[in-house]
Amino acid sequence: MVVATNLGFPRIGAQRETKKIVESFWAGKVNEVALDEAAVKLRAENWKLQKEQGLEHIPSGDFSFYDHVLDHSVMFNVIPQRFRHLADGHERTFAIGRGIQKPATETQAKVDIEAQEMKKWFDTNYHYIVPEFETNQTFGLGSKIKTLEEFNEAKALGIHTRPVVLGPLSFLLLGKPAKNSHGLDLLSLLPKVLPVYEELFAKLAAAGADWVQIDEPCLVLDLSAEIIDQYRVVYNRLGAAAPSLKFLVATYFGRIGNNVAFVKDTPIAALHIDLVRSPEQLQSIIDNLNQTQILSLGLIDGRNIWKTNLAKALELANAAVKAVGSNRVFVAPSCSLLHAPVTLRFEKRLAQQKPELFDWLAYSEEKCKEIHILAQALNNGAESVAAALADNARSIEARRVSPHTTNAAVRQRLEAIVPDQLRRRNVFATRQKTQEESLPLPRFPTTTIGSFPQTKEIRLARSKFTKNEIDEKTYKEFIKKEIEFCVRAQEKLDLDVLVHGEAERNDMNGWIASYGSRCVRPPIIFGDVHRVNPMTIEETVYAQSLTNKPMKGMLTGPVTCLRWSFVRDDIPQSIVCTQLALAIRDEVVDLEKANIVHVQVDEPAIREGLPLRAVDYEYYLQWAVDAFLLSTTGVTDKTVIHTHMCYSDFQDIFQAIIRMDADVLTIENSKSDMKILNAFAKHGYSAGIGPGVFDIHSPRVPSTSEMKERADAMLEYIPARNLWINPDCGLKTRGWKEVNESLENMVAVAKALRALDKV
Ligand code: MET
Ligand SMILES: [Zn+2]
Repeated sequence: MVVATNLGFPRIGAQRETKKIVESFWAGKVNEVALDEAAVKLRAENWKLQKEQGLEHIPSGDFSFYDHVLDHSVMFNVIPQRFRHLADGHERTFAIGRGIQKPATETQAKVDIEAQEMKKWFDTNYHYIVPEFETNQTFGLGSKIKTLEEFNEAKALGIHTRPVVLGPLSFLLLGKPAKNSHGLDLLSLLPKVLPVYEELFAKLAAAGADWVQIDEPCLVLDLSAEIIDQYRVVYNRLGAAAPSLKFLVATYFGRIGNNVAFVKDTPIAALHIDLVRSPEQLQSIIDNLNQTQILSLGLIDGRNIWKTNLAKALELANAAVKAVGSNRVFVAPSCSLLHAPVTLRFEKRLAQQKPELFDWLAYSEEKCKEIHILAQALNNGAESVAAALADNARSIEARRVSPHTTNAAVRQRLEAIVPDQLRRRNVFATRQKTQEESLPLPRFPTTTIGSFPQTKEIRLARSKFTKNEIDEKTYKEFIKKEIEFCVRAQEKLDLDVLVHGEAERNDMNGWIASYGSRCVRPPIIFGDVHRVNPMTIEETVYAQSLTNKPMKGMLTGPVTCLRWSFVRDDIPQSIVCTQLALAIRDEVVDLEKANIVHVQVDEPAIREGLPLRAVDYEYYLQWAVDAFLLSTTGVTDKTVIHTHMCYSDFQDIFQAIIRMDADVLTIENSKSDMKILNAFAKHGYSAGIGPGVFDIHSPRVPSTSEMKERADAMLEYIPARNLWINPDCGLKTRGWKEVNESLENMVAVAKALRALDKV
């Protein structure tokens, strides 16, 4: 019989319960007991819900207050040295994720520890906490074995679950050597970490687990033969140590390719593959399994919100069943549903206002149901779920033929794009001279990345406006006041290039996890994109009217709009991206016309969109950079185009960044070492650059001397004329107090540099 399974359920809660309780805990309003109670309740609801939708293998251990990789590190006692003196518990885990700063008290010295690094989880917009390993790293299970506890918790509710753990190779490969352990070969830690996995598996088996899901997403990356060999050795060893357990090794986000070769020679009982990203891999995977191994088919898109075309999914699943038999097939989402919103049940407004779109959607709860329907169809014949299949076919067809997804004018404009629309009029060196003459700035100009604190008041006003509790005029007046407040604050801080603060910026639709307790609501792109009205001109012009300092217009770039939306899956992403680029181009040109001299087009997501396999880079970078150029090159030499990127390994995309031809690039840098700047210099990056001098994910206030040290180090690689001073990223998630203090210290750095520069 085909088994209906899931790889992971969103942990934020349908009403963002997790975020709310975690933030109350941080604010000191609730204690650890309340925090744990809330989690117990939510986990129970999630398990029940999955069971009710008809799933048989339900994951446990997929919950997290902050990040599952961080939890895994903590469970294996991988605690960076600087946190080891803190007492074991939630507070320490949060401290590792977000840094910790406490003033001295009479009895205690002050605490000031930097957070561990955060990185994008493969090519998603989820961020994980990068494990730090030391040369003499030890591993061990602590007093709290999260995976085991959650398995037992479900068991007590009468729900038999499949515990999920991050696999040993991915755990190590996703980590990095700690500062004191440069050059550490991460895989050399395998002999030390494996006994702990064995211990964990023995405990799970003793508690009654039969299946264990071991996530090895690194298997979809380019891996050396040596690493693949390690996979073989490791899984043979783990299998031998836990003979009563059945391992489901889960891969997702791409194709396994040749990396699959080792699987058949191991006791791995089931292999999960992503058939949404790579449906073409099915046959080669079948050919590479041994006679008993089960194939878990990732047929339901775990990263998007569209209903699955069940007829098409059934075709693939039937092919698998035909090839290996129904006893060797599972049906599953492509990856954990962590990346999809929770349920459509509460999308009342969307259902009312956009019933057509609503009919095309499936969030996590609905996706679980789809998995069940597929399993039923495979086990009992399509007739057994005829009504559900017919209903699905009707939605799919309605979407396919909807007149609201195509716009002829947009399509024509796309056809008519010419190469001149992809380049500035002159090269950077020429533009830089023009820009310095027409609008001189002090040396080491200071700026911010765009957003300022999104206060309670701002969120309240926005929510009232969306609920029609206040009218547009009142809302706009409110935003204007916020802009004014923000401009005054920046003037007081004596920043050089100001921003309006992005108070009006909002997110839409279903919530998903971004990092820590932070959730985002990506917009849904369901049809051809065009600019209906100017988007930011009014706010930007108003902000400029308040000050004599230059105001920087602020836009999200085409690739980032694409990456941070739930995108239609019926036309290629490159086309959606070009449509977005044209709309942004119009806005950039209009900002210039309105005398806005600095325009920032953010592309924080360009790197995260990089395909996971090197052979696919070139094609992606071609259309992605072209889209950025299309959006930014409609202006004259005088206009300073900024772009911003964060959370990235830029190593792989230097050439692309150079080709983007921005006048100023601000990048996240404060937590990376200066190697990255060295590389920028080496690759011949010659335009303006502002490597962030402080981390904005942490509430701690950096000192001037700490930031000055960073800036000094930067000047080893970057000519003084090109260096900008700014934070790592926007300040939206921070409070005003820390922002004012941090920026004051930051501006002092620029002033100190200027003073030295004169002598
Ligand atoms: C994640 S990058 C965000 C850039 C945006 N302009 C901001 O300041 O928030
Ligand atoms: Zn950023």
